[in-house]
Amino acid sequence: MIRALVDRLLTSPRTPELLASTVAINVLALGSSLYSIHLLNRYVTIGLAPTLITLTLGVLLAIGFEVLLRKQRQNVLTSLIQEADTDASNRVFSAFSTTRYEPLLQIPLAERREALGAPATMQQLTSITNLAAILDLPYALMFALGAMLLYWPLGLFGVLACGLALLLGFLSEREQRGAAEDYAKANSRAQQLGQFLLTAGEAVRCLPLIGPLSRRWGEAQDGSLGSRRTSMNLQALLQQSIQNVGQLLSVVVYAVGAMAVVRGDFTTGGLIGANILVSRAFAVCSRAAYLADPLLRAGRADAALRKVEVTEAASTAGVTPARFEGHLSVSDVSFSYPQQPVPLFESLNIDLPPHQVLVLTGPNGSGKSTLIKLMLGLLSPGRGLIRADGIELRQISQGWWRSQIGYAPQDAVFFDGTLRENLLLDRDIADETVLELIREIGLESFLASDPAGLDRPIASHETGLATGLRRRFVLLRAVLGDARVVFLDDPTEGLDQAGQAAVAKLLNRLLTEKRTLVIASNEGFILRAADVVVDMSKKPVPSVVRPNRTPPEAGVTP
Ligand SMILES: Nc1ncnc2c1ncn2[C@@H]1O[C@H](COP(=O)(O)OP(=O)(O)OP(=O)(O)O)[C@@H](O)[C@H]1O
Repeated sequence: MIRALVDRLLTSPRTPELLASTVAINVLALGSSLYSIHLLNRYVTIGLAPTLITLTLGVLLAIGFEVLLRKQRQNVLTSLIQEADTDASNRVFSAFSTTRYEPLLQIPLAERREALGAPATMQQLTSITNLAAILDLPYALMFALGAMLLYWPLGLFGVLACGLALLLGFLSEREQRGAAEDYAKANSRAQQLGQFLLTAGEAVRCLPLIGPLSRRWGEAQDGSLGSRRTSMNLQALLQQSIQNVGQLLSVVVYAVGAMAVVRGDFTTGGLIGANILVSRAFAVCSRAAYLADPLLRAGRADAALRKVEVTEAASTAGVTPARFEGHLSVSDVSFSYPQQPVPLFESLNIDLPPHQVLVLTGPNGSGKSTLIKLMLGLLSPGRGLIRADGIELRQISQGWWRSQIGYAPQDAVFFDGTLRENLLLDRDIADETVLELIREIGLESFLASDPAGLDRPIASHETGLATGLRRRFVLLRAVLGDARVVFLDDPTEGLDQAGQAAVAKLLNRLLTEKRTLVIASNEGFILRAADVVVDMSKKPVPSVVRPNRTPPEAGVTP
């Protein structure tokens, strides 16, 4: 992100304008020191009034131009910052929506949160003041050189003080590293608990949760606030040290300069002018030294984001078959989650020809959802291959595969938007088709309960929408469109009789439409519709049977 901003700064068509205004601003800043030198050196020979009028007009003109140029530089920087902000936010969205899921899960949650917050972190670094401080930094040398030309020891003190300020900034950054790491971890825990308090309000109030929750909350807050405090103390120390160096610089400049004036080696005007120049140089350096903290945080966020992005290349490559019949096969597949001592299953072989129904059955935790995620390509098998129409899933383009599958996950998730947006996603489907399906699964009275109809808002954290309704809408979403393979994870979970009848209707529709179906369920009526049943309770090798399926024309009934 930082490199992208630097590249943008270097390659933007407005860069020459930016650099030219920076040069002019800093050259004009010399005006006040020239003013002091000339005023104090000339009024004796030329007279106070004419000197004062000429020089004051001159310096006011210089200040006026400087203000205009700063404003103009601010405009250029604002547009560059806006472009960099958009870049950063697009990168985050793309990293979290298109990277492969499994490697993403391997990245610790705290780091994923840092990557997600990268645009905000970057914004703290790329304020106009901070960028101006970076642009002005080389001119600190110009100010110090100016002072050197007046009386070299004073310029040298300026250079040394600048170096010291930058060194203090560098040392502070190194000290901050540990605190920043602790903060990221503790802050992630605090955010997670905050999320729980936000979304589990009912459980928090009705279960005896307050004790364990408040203990964890206290620990997380202590950790997060404590490491933030450490970091703020370090920043305060840096600020104090820089102030002290500044005071010392002023004393040394006046002491050495005054001695030179007394000896007749230097003028009073020159001394005041040199002091202004040295102070300017030091001010520029100290502003740059304060960038240590935002630079460190932006660097960490950038590194975390790049870690997430690394997996992206693999997901965008891959073949896009011209046709897809809907044939799935699982060959000698084994899988275990990291840190799991024994495989969840192994040596699994399934052949699912197009238009057939595979039902995964077994008790809770037996691996039904996991096998679905493997067949979706979200997880990769430890051993063996999963193929779609004979092509290994890992070789297929993720984008293409996404367009071929429908998926109703076990968690009925929605995003903040209208019901229509949540059902249609980015597919072009006519309202009539949606309404027909809504009627088919008995949701028309729910739809009619709000005059907004399909445009009724539905929130990601919606608790007002009954569980059974949420599930039915999620199933509807998976079925809409023309996905060749539809995956339904526990489609009847939380459904009443009417809901089960709705699922049966949807299944009948899918069978008639000749889609390939993969369903995780222990429901009898769904098992009766299966061409292939995989019993995940058999360990370590699940049993695969081809039962005598109820003929499709007989339909699926609960
Ligand atoms: N991301 C994960 N990391 C580690 N272990 C996991 C992960 N997801 C699931 N597991 C574990 O893998 C096992 C199988 O889980 P899975 O959700 O596939 O079972 P399931 O048969 O679908 O269960 P249910 O019927 O309750 O939905 C469980 O022991 C679960 O705790």
